[in-house]
Amino acid sequence: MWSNPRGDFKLTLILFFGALTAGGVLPFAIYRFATGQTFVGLVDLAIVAGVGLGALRAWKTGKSEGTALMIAVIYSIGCMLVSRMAGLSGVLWIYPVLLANFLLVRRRHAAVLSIVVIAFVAAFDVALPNIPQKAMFAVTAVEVSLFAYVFAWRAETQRTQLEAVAARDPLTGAHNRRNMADELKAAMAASERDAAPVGLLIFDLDHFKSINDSFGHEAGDRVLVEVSELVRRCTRKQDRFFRMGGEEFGLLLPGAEPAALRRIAEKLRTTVEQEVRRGDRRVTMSLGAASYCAGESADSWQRRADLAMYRAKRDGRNRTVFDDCCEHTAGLAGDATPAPAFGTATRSSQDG
Ligand SMILES: Nc1nc2c(ncn2[C@@H]2O[C@H](COP(=O)(O)OP(=O)(O)OP(=O)(O)O)[C@@H](O)[C@H]2O)c(=O)[nH]1
Repeated sequence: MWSNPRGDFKLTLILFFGALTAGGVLPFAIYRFATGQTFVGLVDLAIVAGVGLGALRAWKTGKSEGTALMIAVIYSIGCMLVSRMAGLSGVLWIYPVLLANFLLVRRRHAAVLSIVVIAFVAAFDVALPNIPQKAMFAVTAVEVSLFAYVFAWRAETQRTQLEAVAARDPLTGAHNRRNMADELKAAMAASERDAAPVGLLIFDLDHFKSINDSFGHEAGDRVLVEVSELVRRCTRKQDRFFRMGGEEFGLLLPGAEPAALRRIAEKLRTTVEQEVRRGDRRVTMSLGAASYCAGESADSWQRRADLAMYRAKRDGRNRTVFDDCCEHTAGLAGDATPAPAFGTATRSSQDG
């Protein structure tokens, strides 16, 4: 019930409210016409038509946020008019509308709509002729709005927390692989827009299996955590750190031109080598570095960094290999052609 083929929960809600409004308000419109309350009947019909057309628009265009706001405004205006014209039976519609608004739109928009609706009905409604009745209505309607506000706030907080948990690796706190493709694409778009460089490092701890085998899995976990803390210490806020799986990590560095990328890679390599130990063994890692070349695909960029890292492993580990094969890869955007073979265009460095 709570999903649709596009996976847009707001769209599902809009369709649900479209059906609910047709089923719940249309019979009242017919009743109003049958009992001679033509104007109220027309308002009811306008609400059904407005919400129905909104649902259709959201379905066709996918613009669910704007449509949800439009529907909340239609509901709010509609219930103010109906309460004004239909007396107490109209006032009863205010309560479901207050709740619906908090489901449909952002909390602050729904709160503003609640204030307008409650103030309008309490101030002008003929169905509430004396002050105690107006006060009773205002207090109960404000309470309903407050409860709805708290529920909406809790749902939003939980969603944000879930999204944060889903995007992170629980052991190291690094972003997880799922997040990486989106981040690479955003970084590529920003790089092309601002004509600014962006670099990618992929690195893998050396002989990590033997750390696990010699010191145990928990010690291995602590090494992963220590390395992650060092990486965070050595990088800037805008850099993005990913755990790609096992003992393999990625680091996206916006603004880092090739020389800086080299420097950062070497700084990370030497810092880990100097500061992370198990027993009398130094922990080392092999790094592949690649600057983004305008026009290439995310796959091609990542593959260059990956292959550079494997080259670093093959060449003896504890080193950085920098891939600067831009001229070969720029023409391969989006295709699956293998990355160029490493030759003179690929350099390796090892300080330690
Ligand atoms: N402690 C710990 N070990 C892990 C984790 N994820 C993967 N591993 C281990 O990491 C080891 C990786 O071994 P290999 O792929 O052979 O790599 P390596 O020993 O680092 O060798 P090279 O990469 O070739 O230098 C395996 O033993 C995995 O079980 C984890 O989250 N915690």
